[in-house]
Formats: sequence, structure tokens, C-alpha cells
Amino acid sequence: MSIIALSRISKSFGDKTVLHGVDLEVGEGEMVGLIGASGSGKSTLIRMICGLERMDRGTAGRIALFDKETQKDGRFSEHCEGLRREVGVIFQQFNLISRLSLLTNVLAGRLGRIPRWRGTTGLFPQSDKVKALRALERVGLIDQAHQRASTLSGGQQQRGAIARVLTQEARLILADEPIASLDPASAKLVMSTLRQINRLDKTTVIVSLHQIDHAFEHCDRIIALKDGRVLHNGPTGGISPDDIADLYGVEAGSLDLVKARPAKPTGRPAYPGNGLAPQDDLAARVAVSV
Ligand SMILES: Nc1ncnc2c1ncn2[C@@H]1O[C@H](COP(=O)(O)OP(=O)(O)OP(=O)(O)O)[C@@H](O)[C@H]1O
Repeated sequence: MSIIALSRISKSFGDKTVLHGVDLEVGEGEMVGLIGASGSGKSTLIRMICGLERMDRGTAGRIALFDKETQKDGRFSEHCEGLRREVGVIFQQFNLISRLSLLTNVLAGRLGRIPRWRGTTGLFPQSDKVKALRALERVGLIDQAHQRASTLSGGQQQRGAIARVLTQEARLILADEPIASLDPASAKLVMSTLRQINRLDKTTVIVSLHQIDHAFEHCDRIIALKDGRVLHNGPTGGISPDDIADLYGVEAGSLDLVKARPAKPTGRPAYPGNGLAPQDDLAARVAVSV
């Protein structure tokens, strides 16, 4: 199944065109790094894929997710809203509600999947609370479940945001510069968490990154944008120092990144006891109100 299919996607803001007829296909279970200099169109492309942005009209462009059309020639299709529920989006700024507990934030991942009255009254079904706690356990934050989001570190908040998309049971994760605000150790942990979800759950992940060594280490495929056009689209190992130099407008000899290569799967979880806590144990924990 095709997870993402884009054809002839163009986007302009005023008289400035930031995406020029982009074509892309992403398949099930891929982990794709989206790289490119600042302003090359990475965020716009991600916003387009998740239905937050309309393409230009009159271009015959088309976007489909999971083989269903979300927009065509600048018009959203009837499937768009339903398909958005299947897409988990992670932003650089975490987007947790700071005064609420981490668990409540993570439960928000269920909002598109429960009746509205439950969401507005905060009466999440027990099964959803178990899902949220399992997600927190997978990202190594079970002990922080009842902590206010504002008291968590940046790395913890970003892993909280990942737990939220796990709770959403997203089939596609779009992460827009998820590690840009993090220290190196937290960045590594966030990237290995995304990679592990991709490997264990076969969730498709697209991650835009400024730190290209992380893209080299964790992604199977690199899509490189330059001035709104795809400059490179292929296996991570196939991108050359010259490609990178061209992308960022630097001398190839000044780059020290080719030593970074895709990591081999280890099968090791990022956290001890990760992900598979006994259901009973988790059910007991949800007795605490959220
Ligand atoms: N809502 C908007 N209105 C006007 N211009 C916009 C808007 N959104 C993006 N742009 C412009 O589109 C271009 C591409 O922006 P985009 O954020 O997609 O790039 P990016 O590759 O994600 O950059 P960065 O890595 O710095 O986040 C930039 O020139 C930006 O100023």
C-alpha cells in the first residue's frame, strides 16, 4: 500500500512559490529523513501532507494518504478529515498543554477517536487510559505520568508528544524538526524512540531534520529539498558529499558527515522493559484520576 502519494504539488505564498511541482511516494514502514536548508520548503511539505495547507489551484496536483485522496488541485476531499486522524504530527515546540498532566496530554491523542462529549468532559474510557500509559511506558516516562507538562524537560516533553501519537494509533508519523530544540543526548533518545516505533510497529515516519547526521543514522531514505524542489530522493547510502554540499551551498571537502551511515537494527529497546508492561499492572495505575 502507498502511505503517501504526492504528484505535482506546488505551493505559493503571495507571489513566492515555495514548492515547485513536487512528486513523492512513501511506502508502508519506511523511515524517511527530509532535509534541506532553511526555507527549502520542508515544513510546508509536511503541512501539506497532513492537510494543514492547501496546494495551489490550477496545477492538477494531488495528494493521497493510504491510497485515498486528501486534496486535489487545492480542494480538500471528503476523506481528508477522517484521514487526518491516522496521521500523528510532532512539532519542534512539543505542543503539550503545560498546565495539564503528561497523561492528560497523551490522552488527547484519543480525541479524534472518541465521542466529543467524552473529550470535552475528560471522561476517557479506561481502555484509552491503558493505551496512554502503555505509550508512556514505551517512551520511558511512566513515572512522570501525573507530572504537569510544564515541569518536564524539553526531551521529556518531546517523548510525551511521541506517546501522544502512539496513543492516537497513528499509521503515519510526521515529525517536523522534532529535535531542533533539544540537547544532543535528548535528541538521540527522541530519534531512537521514533526509529524503534518505526521498526516495531511498522509505522511510517517522515522526519524533517537540520542535523543531517541524525538523518544518516536513523533513516532508510533521504529526501532532500532545495528551493522547493526535490534534489535527491533515494536510499540514505546513495547521497553523496557533493549532493549535500550542493544542498547547503558549502564545499564538499568541509563536510564531516559521510562517516554517518544507517545504523543496523539491534532489536534492543531504547528503554529497559519497554512497551510491553502487563495489562493488569497498567490497569491498576489508571485508578489514579487524570
Ligand atoms: N504562511 C506563510 N506565509 C508566507 N510565507 C511562508 C509561510 N509559510 C512558509 N513560508 C515561506 O515559505 C518558505 C519555506 O518555508 P518552510 O517553513 O516550509 O521551510 P523549511 O525548509 O521548513 O525551513 P526551516 O528549516 O527554517 O524551518 C520560506 O521562505 C517561508 O518564509
